[in-house]
Amino acid sequence: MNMGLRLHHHQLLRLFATATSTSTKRPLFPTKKWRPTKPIPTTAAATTAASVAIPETTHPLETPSETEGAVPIPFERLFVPPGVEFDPESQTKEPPLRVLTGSNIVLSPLYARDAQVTSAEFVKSSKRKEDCPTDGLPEFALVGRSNVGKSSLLNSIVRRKKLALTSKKPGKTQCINHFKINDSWFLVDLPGYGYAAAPHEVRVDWDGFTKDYFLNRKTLVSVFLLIDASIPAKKIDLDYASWLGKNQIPMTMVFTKCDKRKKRKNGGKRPEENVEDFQVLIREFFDAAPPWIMTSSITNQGRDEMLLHMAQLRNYWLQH
Ligand SMILES: Nc1nc2c(ncn2[C@@H]2O[C@H](COP(=O)(O)OP(=O)(O)OP(=O)(O)O)[C@@H](O)[C@H]2O)c(=O)[nH]1
Ligand SMILES: [Mg+2]
Repeated sequence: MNMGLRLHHHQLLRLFATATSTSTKRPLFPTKKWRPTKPIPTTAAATTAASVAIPETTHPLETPSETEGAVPIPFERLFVPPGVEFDPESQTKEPPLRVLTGSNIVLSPLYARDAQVTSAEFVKSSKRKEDCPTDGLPEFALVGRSNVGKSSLLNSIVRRKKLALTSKKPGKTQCINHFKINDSWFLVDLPGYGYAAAPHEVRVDWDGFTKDYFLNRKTLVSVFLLIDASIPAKKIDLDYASWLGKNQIPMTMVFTKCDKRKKRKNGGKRPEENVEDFQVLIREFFDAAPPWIMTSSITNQGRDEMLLHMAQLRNYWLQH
């Protein structure tokens, strides 16, 4: 569908408004393409060690060094959170909207409250979807290849070194692990896919389970598909992105290991280039650009941005 190119801004906005005013829980993200053309700048989330502050909406903030030289993202590739009205026309006078640093995610103060973590506890390991907690709290699931850094990212987000167990050897996480945050929402650590050493039956089983979980878990707000940004795209990650896109399962692409910047060691490309390549490769699977974000569990890059992103999705989800 290429109609966006031929539409005027007010028509595009109407399209977008239709796509976001859905009363069902799914899809949470807009599914229509819209294509205005003016770029807006990416800016930093203003954060401190103790809290996650919502960046000011009237002054552009400094861009931190890790994204220096980053090019502005065109409108059509931005992720505008559900429930947010976004008028490209107003962008010409001043930049009232902010894009979270190292991502394509538009930040709206409307839903981005309660982003800081005040408590985090392990709740339960489950082997099947039926065994998962049933208290109806919103959840985000971390999925990705074995060793991509799911458990490490979870620890980074909650500022605890060993809440989720990590390992240099792939295949560390074997169950669905629910972690309750602030007594009000869950982060879910899943076993990795694509672990070649796992026995065939285990891999087939895993596939069946996760697909059932993704398709039928009512409280799942978004899948976080973790992708290693230090290496070129892998087919299995593209297959996952494609499957999630086809099934309209809300997905955020979380690029990990963005601290690894040695070109020669990492297939000749910087994390930013691998991120851009991945976007190009998955474009055909989605009507609208899915959200993406760059992270590192070593430098904690992207931690506060992840928390703001989750807050605005969660608060919207809770109200609809
Ligand atoms: N440089 C760097 N290394 C990382 C990062 N995140 C994770 N790692 C390393 O990658 C390895 C795997 O991390 P885990 O968090 O256990 O990965 P996982 O995706 O949970 O793996 P499974 O549970 O086996 O599926 C560990 O050696 C981590 O230290 C990161 O952001 N940067
Ligand atoms: Mg793990």
